[in-house]
Amino acid sequence: MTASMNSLLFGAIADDLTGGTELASMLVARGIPTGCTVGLNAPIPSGNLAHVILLKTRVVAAGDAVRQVLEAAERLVEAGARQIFFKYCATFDSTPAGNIGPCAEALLERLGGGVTLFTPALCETGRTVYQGHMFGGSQLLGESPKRFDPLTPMTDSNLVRVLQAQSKGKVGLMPYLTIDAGAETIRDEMREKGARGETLLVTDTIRERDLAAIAEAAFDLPVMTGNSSVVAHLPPAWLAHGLLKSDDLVAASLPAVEGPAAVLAGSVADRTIEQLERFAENNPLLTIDLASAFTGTDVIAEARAFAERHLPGAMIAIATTAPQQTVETLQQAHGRDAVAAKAEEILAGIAKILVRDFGVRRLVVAGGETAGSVVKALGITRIEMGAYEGPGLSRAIAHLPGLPSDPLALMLKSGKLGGPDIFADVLHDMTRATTIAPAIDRWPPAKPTIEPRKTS
Ligand SMILES: Nc1ncnc2c1ncn2[C@@H]1O[C@H](COP(=O)(O)OP(=O)(O)OP(=O)(O)O)[C@@H](O)[C@H]1O
Ligand SMILES: O=C(O)[C@@H](O)C(=O)CO
Repeated sequence: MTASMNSLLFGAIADDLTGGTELASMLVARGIPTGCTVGLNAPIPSGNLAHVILLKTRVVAAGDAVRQVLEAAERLVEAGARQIFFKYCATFDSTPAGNIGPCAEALLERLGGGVTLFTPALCETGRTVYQGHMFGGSQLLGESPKRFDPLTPMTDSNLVRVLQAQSKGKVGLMPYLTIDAGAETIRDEMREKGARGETLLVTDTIRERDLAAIAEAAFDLPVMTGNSSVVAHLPPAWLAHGLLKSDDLVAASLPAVEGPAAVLAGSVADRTIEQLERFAENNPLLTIDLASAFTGTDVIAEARAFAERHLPGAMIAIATTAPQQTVETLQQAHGRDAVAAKAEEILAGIAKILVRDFGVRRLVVAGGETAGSVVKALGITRIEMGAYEGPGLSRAIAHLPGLPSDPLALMLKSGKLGGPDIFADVLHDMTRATTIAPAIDRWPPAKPTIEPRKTS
C-alpha cells in the first residue's frame, strides 16, 4: 500500500494529551499530513496519512485503558492504518498497577506481529535508556524529581523490571550494542528474542541516531510503542521503503490568532514551576490554594475576579502548583486521586470561563492530565497541529463548539518540558502566522519562519 491510496499509513494512540499532540506535531514537522482527535467519539477525517487519537488513560485502571486503546486501534485500523503506535511518556509514567504493559499486550494480541519494542527515550532532552535503566540527564529516573510525581511517582529506574511487573508476557532488553549495530541487527535480535518468548523488548537508546535505527527496524511491526521521539524517525523509513513519496509531503502552517491570552497550569513538575516563576516576573499569576478549595472557598470566583482585573490587557496565568510538601500533605488528607480530580475540575471550570466569558483565544495548558480535563470541558474534539518546534513546543489550532467561528490557538505543554520563557514566548508567537517546510532530511527540525507582527 502506498500513501497515494488515501488511506492511513500510521495510527497512534496517546495515553495523554500533551504527549499525543507532541507526537502529531513531530509528524507534521516531517511533512506528514496528520489528523488529531480527542477521545473515542470524534470521526477520523479522511485525506491524511497519519492520525493520532488522544486518550486520557495514563492513570486509569488497566482494564479500562485496554478497552479504550483497543477501541481506538479498531478505528485506526478501519481507517487503513498499517501500524498502530502506543504512545506513553518519555519517563515511562505509569501507576504501579500500570497499563503500559497490558495495553501493548492487548494490541499485540489483536494485531499480531508477536513482538513489540518499548522506546521511551527522548534524546533531545537527555532522557535516555542504558542497560534498561532510564536516565534524565545524568540522574537515574528513580533518583530524579520524577520520584515525587503527584500521580505517577517513578521510583524504579529499571524499565525492564517496571514493565515486567505489569505484563503477562516476558520482557527483554535490546542492549545498546545491538541498537548501535543498526537496523538489521535490531531486526535479527528481535526475531531471535521473540522466538525465545521475549515478546516485549525495552530498547537501550542514547542518541538521536539510535532512535532512527530503531524506527528503521520497527517501521513495519504491526504494533510499536514508545515516546513521540521514535515516531519522528518513521517518515524517512516510510520514504526509503516506498510507503511514502516526496510528493506526499506538505508544509505546515499556523494562522495568526489575536485575542486575550492565558496559561493554565496543573502540572506541579519543577520545570513548570520554573516556567511559571519566569512568566510571573512580567505578567500576572494567580496560584490557587487547593487546601482552601477543599474547605469551601470559591476559588473559581477568585479566578474570575483575577481575570476581570487583568484581561484583556495582560497575558495571565492561573496555576494550582504547590511545593512538594504541600502536595503531600493534601494527598494525605484527601487521597491522591481526589486532589488531582479537584485541581483538574477547578482548572477545567476556569478554562470555560476564560474562553466563554473573557474571549480568551490564546491558551497554553501545562500538564497532560490537566490538558485532558481542560480540552474535554471546552468540548474540543479535533485539533489541527502545527509543526513541532522543540521540546514542549507543539502549537495547534482548535475550534470551539458553540462559540463564534474564530479559532483557539492552543498549546498543550508537557509538564516537564520546554525552556524557561516558554509561556510568554508562545503566547506572543500565536499572534503571528508560521510556516515550515517539511523537515524530512533533518531532525530535530529548524525553527519555523515567523512572520513579522502586524503593527495595527
Ligand atoms: N497542588 C496540587 N497538589 C496535588 N496535585 C495537584 C496539584 N495541582 C495539580 N495537581 C494534579 O497533579 C496532576 C499533574 O498531572 P499533569 O499530567 O497535569 O502534569 P504533568 O504530569 O506534570 O504533565 P505531563 O504529563 O505532561 O508530563 C494533575 O492531575 C493535577 O490535577
Ligand atoms: O515525555 C513527555 O514528557 C511527553 O511526551 C508526555 O507524554 C507528557 O505527558
